[in-house]
Amino acid sequence: MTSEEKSVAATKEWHLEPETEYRFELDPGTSLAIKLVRGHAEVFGAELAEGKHYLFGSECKAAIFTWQGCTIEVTGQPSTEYVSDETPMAAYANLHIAFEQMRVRALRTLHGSPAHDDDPSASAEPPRVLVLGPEHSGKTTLCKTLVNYAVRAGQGWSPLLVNVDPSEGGWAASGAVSAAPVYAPIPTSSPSNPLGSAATSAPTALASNALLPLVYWYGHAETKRNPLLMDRLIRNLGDNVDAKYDFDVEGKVSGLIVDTPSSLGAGTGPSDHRHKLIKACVDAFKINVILVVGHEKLNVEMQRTYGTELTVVKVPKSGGVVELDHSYRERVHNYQLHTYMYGQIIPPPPGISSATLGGEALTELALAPSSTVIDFDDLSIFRIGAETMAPSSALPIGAARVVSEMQPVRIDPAQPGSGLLNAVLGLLAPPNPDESERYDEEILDLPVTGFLIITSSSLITNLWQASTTIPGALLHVYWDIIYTYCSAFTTYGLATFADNSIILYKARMNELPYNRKRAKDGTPFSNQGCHATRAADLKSQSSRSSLTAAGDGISERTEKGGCAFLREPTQRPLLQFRQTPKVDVRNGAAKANPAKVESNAESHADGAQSPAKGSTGANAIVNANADHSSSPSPPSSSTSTPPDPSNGKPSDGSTASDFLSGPAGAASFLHRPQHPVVKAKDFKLHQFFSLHRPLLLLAHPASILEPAPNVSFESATEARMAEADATSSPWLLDEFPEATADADAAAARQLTRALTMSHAGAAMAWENTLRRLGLDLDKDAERVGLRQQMDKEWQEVMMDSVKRKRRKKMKKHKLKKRRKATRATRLKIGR
Ligand SMILES: Nc1ncnc2c1ncn2[C@@H]1O[C@H](COP(=O)(O)OP(=O)(O)OP(=O)(O)O)[C@@H](O)[C@H]1O
Repeated sequence: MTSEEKSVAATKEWHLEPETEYRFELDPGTSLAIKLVRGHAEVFGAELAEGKHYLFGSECKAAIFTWQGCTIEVTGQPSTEYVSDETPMAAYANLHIAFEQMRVRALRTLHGSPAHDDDPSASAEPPRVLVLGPEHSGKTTLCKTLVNYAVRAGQGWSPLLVNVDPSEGGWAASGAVSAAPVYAPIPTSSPSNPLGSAATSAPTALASNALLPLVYWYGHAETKRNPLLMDRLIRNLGDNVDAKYDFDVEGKVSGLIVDTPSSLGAGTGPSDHRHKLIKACVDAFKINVILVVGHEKLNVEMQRTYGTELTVVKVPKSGGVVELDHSYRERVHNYQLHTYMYGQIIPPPPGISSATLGGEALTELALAPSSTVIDFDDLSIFRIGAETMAPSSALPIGAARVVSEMQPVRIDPAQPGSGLLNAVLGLLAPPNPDESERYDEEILDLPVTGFLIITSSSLITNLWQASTTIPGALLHVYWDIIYTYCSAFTTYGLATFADNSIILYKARMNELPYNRKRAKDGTPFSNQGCHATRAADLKSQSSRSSLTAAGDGISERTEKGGCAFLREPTQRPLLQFRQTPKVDVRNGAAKANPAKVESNAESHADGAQSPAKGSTGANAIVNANADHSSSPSPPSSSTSTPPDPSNGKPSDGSTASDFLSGPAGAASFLHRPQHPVVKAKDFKLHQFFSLHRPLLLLAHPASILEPAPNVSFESATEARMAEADATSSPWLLDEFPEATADADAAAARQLTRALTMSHAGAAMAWENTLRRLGLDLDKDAERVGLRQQMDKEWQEVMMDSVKRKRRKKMKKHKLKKRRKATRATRLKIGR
């Protein structure tokens, strides 16, 4: 096989009979492109467009189903591929039709126009469906298919998809439970985002990638870790759904579908926590249909428990559902987190140049983290309950827990063993600004606005232990902000950070892949490396908007009520914690502006000579870099350039924490420079005003300045002569301009004219400005008076000038006359 042939992946055509499906599974690191050549086909309810290459990757396992038959072209090497004619799709379609009838009936009732053939005894409730089943039964696939069919129906439905399976994470990170209204079919391309993407994490070409979910942070992958908390979060979601429906009655008729974890579908005995959680779901979402996927016993159990009050339906399990092992699930969690932080790039198989990810252009899918700095003091980190908690039944008789499952326990990040390394933190919405409305466990009821991942191990262990002696120890974490609010969820909004604090609580996740992977060239695949690579990738792409909060991330959000999040959906800031006091707002600008950095570096040199001065604020980052770059053994240029938080990307892939990553960095950190002193030449404010605003009109300009020294012309000239003598420079005497009365008069005239023009020109410019602003100058009595006075002065000046000219002419005339008379006298005398 030639190299040319190798560079084109194998392509196969498959002819699918009606109601059959082509199933495939992918190995890690491989991708597959599928093109619909003829006919109609769909992936879990989302239709494929003819002639387009759809890309699948990240160990995706899926099926292309056709109702009427089709031909597909498959490029790439899946580990498993086959066609099956045994699918449960007919049953799924029947379910969809039943739900569609419920929606239509609910809509008719809402509009007060029931059809004449409607059964009056039939319920007019929209479908509110709970999907239960054991592990690997295809629950998520069924939910997705039903939602996709509903939005494909063309009736304008927007069913709510609720995900209470924390191991799946929905639209956020694993460990979250969430709900979002869906408006367009959810594509399938990888297990990283099985339910589509939140608007902040992906381009918004597809409505299913612009979802605005409401997210609560549970923090564990398994429901049995803290069932009480899970119960509470489910009820919180339910309350919000009710609130949404109160305001969106048309949306209510679309119904909702709840995807559940497998732990709710299989258990041991009635006292198990799963029953409580199923009850919590039924109550919270006012469920009227339970679908049990492929589990006879569970079906009977549900019939017995809920059969009298709601409909329980047994649904066949698809033979194509893949049994996923533990290591696969771990890898999927990592894919999800990585996709969440960096977006999704799936390289197409060789030979495929134009492919889409479920309909999105590939170039649009990269995200870039950037950095910001906040204080430790500005953060409150909480863990809910103790990290490891034995079941209550395992406690000695009469013993009670010291820490209850629902108790928020504050964590001191500076303590060794705080357990924050490789932890995913949920960044919560601000608490109630009204102090009197707050309660102890309020943070359990706050939704998530973003996520932080702490990834820097060496930094934490080295610097945290020494944090009592080293001021300003840095902790390096990844921070991510996403939209987590349903647009229609009016009960929550991004409110003001009341007291500059973010409330977080913590969950341990699997070790993240960042620390383990290595780049292709063998260098450690660190977080900074990811930055560099992605920043370079992004250079050619359309620029994304940036977060303005740099040094003042938290305070800006405080002032603007979280607008920073809303403005900058694709932001992936890299967060650095410090223990020093307040962040200097101007620091961000200093970092973004190389000139400023220079001046800071300069100032730092000054500061280094006077180490007694205090060092505060985020300037430490910039100065430390400047210091590092001027050290005797200069590091690579990347360490001397700070990240540019203003454009949402690091300037060259490095961040301020780079200098801390090695012993040399730690040393420069220990000798942190002093706060820079701003010099007079750094003040450029007056230039701004003089360039962009009309001149300031002052009656006595000199009065606001220092009084002029009372020096006469003679003494000034003497002083200059003396100075020239002292420096023995002959030029002063040689080129000293000859002072004549005429030259002085001409200079005075020019000066007067310039002053007049400036005065009048500025006044006119100012008046034009006021007019543009819509202020009627003629109505302002004071202004009219001033203007009249100005006109008078102007006339006087003009008059003055005319008088001077006339005087001059007269003088010339008299002089001429006198000369004439003198000449005539001389002639007479001569005769
Ligand atoms: N018909 C099919 N053909 C091929 N793969 C399928 C099919 N149906 C589902 N799968 C795949 O099988 C895997 C498991 O399916 P799914 O996630 O729907 O099951 P689940 O019951 O929700 O799993 P869990 O145990 O996590 O609750 C997924 O990767 C899905 O894409």
